[in-house]
Amino acid sequence: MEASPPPPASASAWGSINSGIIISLLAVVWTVVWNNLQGLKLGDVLGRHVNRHARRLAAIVDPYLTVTVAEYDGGRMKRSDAYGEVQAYLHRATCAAGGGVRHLKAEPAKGADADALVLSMGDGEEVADEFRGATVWWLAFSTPPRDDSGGRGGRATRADRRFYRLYFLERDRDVILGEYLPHVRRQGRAFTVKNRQRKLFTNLSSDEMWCDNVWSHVAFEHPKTFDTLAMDPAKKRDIMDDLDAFRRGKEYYARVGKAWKRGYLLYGPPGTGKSTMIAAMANYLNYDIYDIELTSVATNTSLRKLFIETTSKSIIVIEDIDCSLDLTGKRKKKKKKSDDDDDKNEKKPESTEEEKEKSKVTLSGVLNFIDGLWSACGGERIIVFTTNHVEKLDPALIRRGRMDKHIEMSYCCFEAFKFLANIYLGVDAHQLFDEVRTLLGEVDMTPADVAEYLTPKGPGDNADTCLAELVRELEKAKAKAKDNKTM
Ligand SMILES: Nc1ncnc2c1ncn2[C@@H]1O[C@H](COP(=O)(O)OP(=O)(O)OP(=O)(O)O)[C@@H](O)[C@H]1O
Ligand SMILES: [Mg+2]
Repeated sequence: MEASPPPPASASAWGSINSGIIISLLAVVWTVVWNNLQGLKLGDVLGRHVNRHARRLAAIVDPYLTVTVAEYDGGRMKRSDAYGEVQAYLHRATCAAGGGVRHLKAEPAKGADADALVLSMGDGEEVADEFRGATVWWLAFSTPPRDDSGGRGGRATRADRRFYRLYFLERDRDVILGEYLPHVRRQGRAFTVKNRQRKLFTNLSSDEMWCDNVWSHVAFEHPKTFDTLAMDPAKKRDIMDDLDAFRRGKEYYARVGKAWKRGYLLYGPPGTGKSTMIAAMANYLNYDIYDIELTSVATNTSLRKLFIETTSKSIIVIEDIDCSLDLTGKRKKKKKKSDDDDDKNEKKPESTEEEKEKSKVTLSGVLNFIDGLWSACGGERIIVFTTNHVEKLDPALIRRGRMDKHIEMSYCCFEAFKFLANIYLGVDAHQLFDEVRTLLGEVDMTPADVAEYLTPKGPGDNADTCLAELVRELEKAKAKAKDNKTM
C-alpha cells in the first residue's frame, strides 16, 4: 500500500486545538514583528491573520477532502498530462519568494538550453492557493518504486512514484471539483505552451522503436518567419488569417461537427519556399512539427499509431508526398494481397518491385490517417503535404476536406524580389529594379536562386554588385530559355 504523506501543515485542523492556538499566536506575533520591520500596517497584518486562523479553526468541524494526482497512473508508461499541468500551474507559487516552499526539486529541462532547470516542489513541501473564496493546499510527496513488476513497465516502475495531493474543505467540494481543477489544468497547459521549447519530431523506423516510443525529437529553432518569407503580400496575409482562424476555431469546429484539424497542400517547383513556409507557420502558431518520413513507416497501423502519439498544437508534415510512396491516382487499379492484416480489404497501388519493398503504407492508409475516425482524436493539428507535382496526386488525396487549403508556391515575382532585396541588401529602390522587374516577367527564377544572388559573398560585394549579378543571371536564363525554344 502506498505510504500516506503527512497532511499539510497549513491544513493542520487535525492537530490539537491547544497547540494550534499557541502556534497560531506565536505565528501572529512573529509575523507582526516581521511585517512591522518591513513597514506594513499592524491592522492589515492582524486582520489577515485573524482571517486565516479563523479558517483553520473552522476546519476542525468541516473536514478536508483530498484529490491525488499521480505522475504515472496504473501501468502506463506515458507521464500523466494532469501531473504535468499541476506541476506547471504550481511553478510560479513554488518559485515565488515568500511562497513558503523551501526545498525545490530540479530536473534538467528538455530543450536547447543546456543550462536550464525545471524546478518543482520537493517532497513534503506544500503551497496554499485561493480560488473563488476557497483555500486549498497542494502537497508534493513520493513513494518508493514498486518491486512487484519484475522489471517490466519502464520508467514508471523503476523510479520513485511522485504525486501531488490537493486538500480542500468539504464545503468547497463543488467549486473545487467543478471549477478549480479544470482551471488548474487550463492554466498549467497555457503556462507549458508559453514556456515550452518547441520540438521537431521525426518518426523512428520500425527497427529503432522501443516500448511506446515512435518519435525522436530535437529542439525546433528554425529562424524563418512570415516576416522573412518572400511572397505576394496579399497571399501571405490570406495564409496568416487562415491560420489565425484555425487557431481560434475550437468552438467553430465543435459547432459544425468537424475534427479540429486543417490540411494544407503546398505545391510548386523546388526552391520556391515550401519547407520554409512550414517553418514560418510553426513559428507563427508556436506549434511543434512532426515530420513523417513515410518510406520508413512499415504499415498503415504504424501510421495510425504515429498519429495517435502526436500532441495537439502541432503541424504534421509529409514532404514530397508524390515521391514518398506510389500514391498517385492508381487507387482503383488491381487489388493485391496486403502485407498488413488491417489492410485486407484495401486496394493497393500498382507499383514496381523496388517500390513494393518500401511502400507498405497504402493510399487508403494515408486517407484514413488524414480524415479517418482516429484523425479526430486530440484536435488542433495541421497536416501539411508538399509536392513538386500536384498533377500527379490522386484527387481523393487532395480534395477539400482533406487538404482544405491549396497553396501554390511559385517562381519569384517582382514583389517577392523587392522583399528579398530589402532583407538581404537593405535597399528599397535601385536603378536596376526596373530591369529586374522586366526580366522576372520573362523568365522563371525561384526565390531560393534570387536569394542566393542577393547574398553578398565577400567584402567587395554590395547592393550594386549583387543586383548586377542577379540581372546577369536572369539574362542568361532568358537566353537559355530562348535556345531551348528554338531547338
Ligand atoms: N519565398 C521565399 N522567401 C524567402 N526565402 C526563400 C523562399 N523560397 C525559398 N527560399 C530560400 O531558399 C531555400 C530553399 O527553400 P525551400 O527549402 O523552402 O524550398 P522548397 O520549395 O521546400 O524546395 P523543395 O521542393 O526542393 O523541397 C531556403 O533556404 C530559403 O531560405
Ligand atoms: Mg522542401
